Amino acid sequence: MPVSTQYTIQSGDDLTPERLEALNAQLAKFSPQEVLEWAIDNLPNLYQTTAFGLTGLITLDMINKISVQRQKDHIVSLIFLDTLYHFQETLDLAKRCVETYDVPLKVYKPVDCDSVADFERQHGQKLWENDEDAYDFLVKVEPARRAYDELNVKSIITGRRRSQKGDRAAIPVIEVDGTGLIKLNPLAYWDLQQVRTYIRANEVPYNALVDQGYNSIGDWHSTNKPASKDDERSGRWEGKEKTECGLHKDYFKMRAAFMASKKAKQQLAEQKKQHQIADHASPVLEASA
Ligand SMILES: Nc1ncnc2c1ncn2[C@@H]1O[C@H](COP(=O)(O)OS(=O)(=O)O)[C@@H](OP(=O)(O)O)[C@H]1O
Repeated sequence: MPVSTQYTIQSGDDLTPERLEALNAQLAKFSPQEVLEWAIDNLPNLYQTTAFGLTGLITLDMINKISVQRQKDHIVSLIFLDTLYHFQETLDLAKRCVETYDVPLKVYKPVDCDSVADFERQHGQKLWENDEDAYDFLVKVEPARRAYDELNVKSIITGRRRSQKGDRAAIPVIEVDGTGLIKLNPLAYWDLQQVRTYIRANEVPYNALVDQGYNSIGDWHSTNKPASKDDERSGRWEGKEKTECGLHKDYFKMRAAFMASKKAKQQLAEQKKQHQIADHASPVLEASA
């Protein structure tokens, strides 16, 4: 085993900043396969969260190989947050991955929504344009939190890499977020070229949109082909400053912003209602005066 941890990790609380630093110094020297083997043996209640991006597909393939080697069923289950606005190609790929790897997949959708029609009935059309923070909270942040609570998730694997730049430019292999959730980024040090090479060499299934020039694929309304060759995620939220969907931001801040915006919308709706009542009432008052 590549890394021996001198302490038992039962939750993120066991990973103090000092321990995290020491652990990251060790893990940074190991291959993603070795990091994954270590994580499988040492991290509590581990799941892989994936939108079936190229990076996550490699993790899926590597875990499958570890499972076969250990003569076990696929060891780490997947969590997919179905925003309802994914490309059909992504949903097809999810199905193909489950069939290919025989991996358990947990799908979480926005509360009380099974379709875009359900979502738009509750939250209106094009919420991502009208209130992008509320959109991110409803389709990603809240469903993720619900998944972690219901499945008692303590650790997750993500597909983030340093070469994706932005907030990811310095991510470590292992981190603990503000809620105590342990996040493992086994391919933190790989670049897109290494990713593509692995996918090809191992015949890993991938999104049909990749062959059309898409590198990073999220919701259809916020995904384009990369605008810059040097930035693989530059097709996401093109023309906006935004570079993250909220999943990897501070949960408590996201929730507070969502609650504040919800309250403001409720107050506005109440004010409008009061005005309408007043508008209807005045002719009657005038008539009876
Ligand atoms: N919908 C959904 N469901 C589950 N997990 C998800 C989802 N979206 C993002 N992720 C996790 O974040 C990793 C990076 O995704 P992206 O680069 O697409 O960015 S973003 O999170 O959408 O902003 C992504 O890596 P991949 O496994 O390569 O897809 C996941 O670990």
